[in-house]
Amino acid sequence: MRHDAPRSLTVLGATGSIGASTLDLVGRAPERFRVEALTANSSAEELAKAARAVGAKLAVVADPAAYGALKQALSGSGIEAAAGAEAVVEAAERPSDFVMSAIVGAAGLAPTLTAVRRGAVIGLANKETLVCAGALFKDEVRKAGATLLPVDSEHNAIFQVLDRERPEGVEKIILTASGGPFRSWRRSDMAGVTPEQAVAHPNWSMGAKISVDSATMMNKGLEVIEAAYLFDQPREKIEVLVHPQSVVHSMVAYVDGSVLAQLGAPDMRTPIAYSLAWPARMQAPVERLDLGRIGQLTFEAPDEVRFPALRLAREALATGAGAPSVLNAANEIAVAAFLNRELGFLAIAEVVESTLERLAGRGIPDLESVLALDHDARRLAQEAQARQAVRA
Ligand SMILES: NC(=O)C1=CN([C@@H]2O[C@H](COP(=O)(O)OP(=O)(O)OC[C@H]3O[C@@H](n4cnc5c(N)ncnc54)[C@H](OP(=O)(O)O)[C@@H]3O)[C@@H](O)[C@H]2O)C=CC1
Ligand SMILES: CC(=O)[C@@H](O)[C@H](O)COP(=O)(O)O
Ligand SMILES: [Mn+2]
Repeated sequence: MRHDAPRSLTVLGATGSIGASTLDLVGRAPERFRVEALTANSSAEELAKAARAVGAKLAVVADPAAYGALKQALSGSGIEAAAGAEAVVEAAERPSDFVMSAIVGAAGLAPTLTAVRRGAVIGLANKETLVCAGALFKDEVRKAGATLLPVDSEHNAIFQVLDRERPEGVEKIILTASGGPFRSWRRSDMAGVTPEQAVAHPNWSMGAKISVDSATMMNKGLEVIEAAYLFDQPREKIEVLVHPQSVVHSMVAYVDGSVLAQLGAPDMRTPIAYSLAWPARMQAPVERLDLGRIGQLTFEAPDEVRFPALRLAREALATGAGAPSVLNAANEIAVAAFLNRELGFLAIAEVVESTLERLAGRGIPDLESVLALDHDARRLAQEAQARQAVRA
């Protein structure tokens, strides 16, 4: 890829938190980017507004019911409109240098794979894709010669400080975790928390699903699995360390005792800018880190008794095969039910655990079996959630 020519770009999940931060950076450097396609689920007006603002060629909603609103909002703009899950995949298929994978959940798997298979540079925010398809996804990246750039803040930090040429020098990876809004709460006090309390992350402004995952610490569990696949590391070499300020985004410890870290203000525009400009750097309008003002950075061990989701994710990684896919699918169902006030906060991990008990042994020899397992895990998780609702 030439670095002086504008980079063509597709954003999957353009109306979300990562999508908006990506388009904010693109809008500030229009000479560097040309936007091919933007996609969303059903936020037609927001998508059309974003597409007009950056001059996208195509806008796609996954939900066919939103097509009329999209067409209307784009009228007179000359921007092509399309709808349906297949159309999102087709958007990912269209030639562009860089694809930001920022759909939430396993719904991002098919379009991200499509972009991988045409050898694009992928900015991977959508961690669920790696969790549910793991080694199979990495094989597709290798076969296609695609480039995977981690956008998730911890993995982006590790990518920036990891010596990938000399893996024998790496002792361990240290993933930092904020601990979420309930970091210092007693477990019994977490029983009655509301979705509003759970999405109120202390440091990051993010979509609802990942915010709940941070509150249960399932987010950190998903990130342990993500790190294992992204950086080809055994689970024993991936440590989690709670760091409530979210300034040290992660660290790599080397065999000579050196520890390298990447630091910055908690603003996703830094890792997004890193991926958009890679291997160069670009300006990001984020608050500059002032350690003198912050004064203290603190660290503590995670508590897997108060936050069992972290334990479940580690166990799923140890079990291997389809267990991480089951963990992810059940978690997506349970978090959606919690956000709909149909499930208690503590029951999220219980639904995941009971689904894992029933399905964790299943293998995923190919990508079709990932989709089948994801489907079955969602069905069992829904049943578990309904049982919980009756009990409550
Ligand atoms: N937000 C953050 O700071 C971080 C996010 N991530 C990861 O990035 C991903 C995106 O997170 P975030 O931006 O917070 O999420 P949001 O919920 O804010 O946005 C999700 C995006 O995906 C679209 N979408 C939702 N469901 C579907 C579907 N079935 N088919 C197609 N598109 C869909 C939404 O469209 P619509 O608006 O129409 O619903 C929206 O554009 C997640 O995997 C998350 O874990 C990782 C690190 C940090
Ligand atoms: C910004 C980002 O990468 C999130 O994944 C963030 O890390 C969530 O914070 P937690 O550390 O609370 O999970
Ligand atoms: Mn993260």
